[in-house]
Amino acid sequence: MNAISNTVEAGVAKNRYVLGRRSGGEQGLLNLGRYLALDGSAASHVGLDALGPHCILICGKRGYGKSYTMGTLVEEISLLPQHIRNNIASLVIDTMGIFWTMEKANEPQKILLNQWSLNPNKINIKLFVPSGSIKKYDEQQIEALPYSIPISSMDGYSWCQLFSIDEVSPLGVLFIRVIAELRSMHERFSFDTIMDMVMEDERADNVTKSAAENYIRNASSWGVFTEEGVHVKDLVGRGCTTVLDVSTLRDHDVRAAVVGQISKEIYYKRLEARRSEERMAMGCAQDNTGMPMIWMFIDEAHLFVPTGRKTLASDILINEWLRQGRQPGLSLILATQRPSALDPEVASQSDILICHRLTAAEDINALESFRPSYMKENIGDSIRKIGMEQGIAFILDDTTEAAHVIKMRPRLSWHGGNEPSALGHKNQ
Ligand SMILES: Nc1ncnc2c1ncn2[C@@H]1O[C@H](COP(=O)(O)OP(=O)(O)OP(=O)(O)O)[C@@H](O)[C@H]1O
Repeated sequence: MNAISNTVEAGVAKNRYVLGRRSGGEQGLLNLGRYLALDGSAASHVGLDALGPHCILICGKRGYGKSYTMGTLVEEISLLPQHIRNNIASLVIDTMGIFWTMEKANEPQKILLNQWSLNPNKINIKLFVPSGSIKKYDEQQIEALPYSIPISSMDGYSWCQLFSIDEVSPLGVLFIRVIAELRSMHERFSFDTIMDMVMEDERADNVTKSAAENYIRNASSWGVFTEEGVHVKDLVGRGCTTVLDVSTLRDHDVRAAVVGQISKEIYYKRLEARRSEERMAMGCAQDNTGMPMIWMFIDEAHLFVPTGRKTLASDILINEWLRQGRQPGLSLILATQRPSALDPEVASQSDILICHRLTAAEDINALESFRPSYMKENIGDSIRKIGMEQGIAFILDDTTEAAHVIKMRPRLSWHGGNEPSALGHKNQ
């Protein structure tokens, strides 16, 4: 860990340690929490670099702080000074429907926050939900914007994968042919148009056409694919925190399709923006309104990038975001309670591992196989040492090639992932 700066708090100068950055500067740091001293007390402050892109894997068993920590990182990005924040956008893929609560201050933990010299604070977010679910949110008086993906953005092969249809079956062949034809003729089209084309098709038999009709009806019922869709530029914006609540999509493959499409669009838009930034750095006049650097947060990551199976999100997340995201400036923060169920590439490509309590041997072994050579102790022993306290994390930082135990700071905004209590909400 690099001691690169001194902060003065209550008249006492304390070192601030910085993760994810080799040298220099106090700008653009996320306040993670405090280093845990040997006697269990909180010692020096710990910051995380937010000027450059990072791949962060957060893991831990149920109830020890994964989504809480993820929320802390989201808060910290939104609190960066304006001139830095303007170059960044955060996007939270909310699989459990728990991040909309960030719009409320964390009053329940006010005393704890005060012990950290912090105060409850709400975070401004833009909440998107699948357009088919917007009514439910309206009824619960939760302000949300409708989100959908243009039907035309997925090719026939992706639709086959989403429907779990063999590409060379009569149904698969029909879908691929019809979608390819429509995509070559129109930029946007509806499910009705696909249906019309299917019915007019002269090569498919009636049974295949009827089966296609059922699949199309089903896809339309998900309420997340529409003719026009929402442009990715309207989803994420400079300096904005966007929460996309996909918890109402019951099918995990549909969630993966949504994440896959968004990730693709962001990746290619970001490559474009990066070219403009390079030209600007060379002194050429360029438009600086392109896609900002993105921090994308995904909880339950093993559902999107599982081991031994492909989803519609796995290729783009692994090949582009994790392996090549550094150059375009894309950060990916993945959380899971089951590291053993995650594609091994995630742990090997992550430059920061934040690990809360873990006890399952297979999960510990999965992380152990990525233990870097600079770490002398094995990961299992290090995790055991952090004990049972919520919010304590063992952190491995590849940039500074060091391992640490850190007490994560309490949340400023309301954490929506608390367990319910049978005593009722007032007693939580
Ligand atoms: N840094 C922290 N400071 C104080 N309390 C914390 C901290 N981290 C976690 N907690 C407490 O632990 C509880 C559980 O954390 P969290 O909801 O993040 O669990 P989780 O690991 O995401 O579990 P799940 O897998 O069930 O979603 C929180 O509700 C909060 O009360």
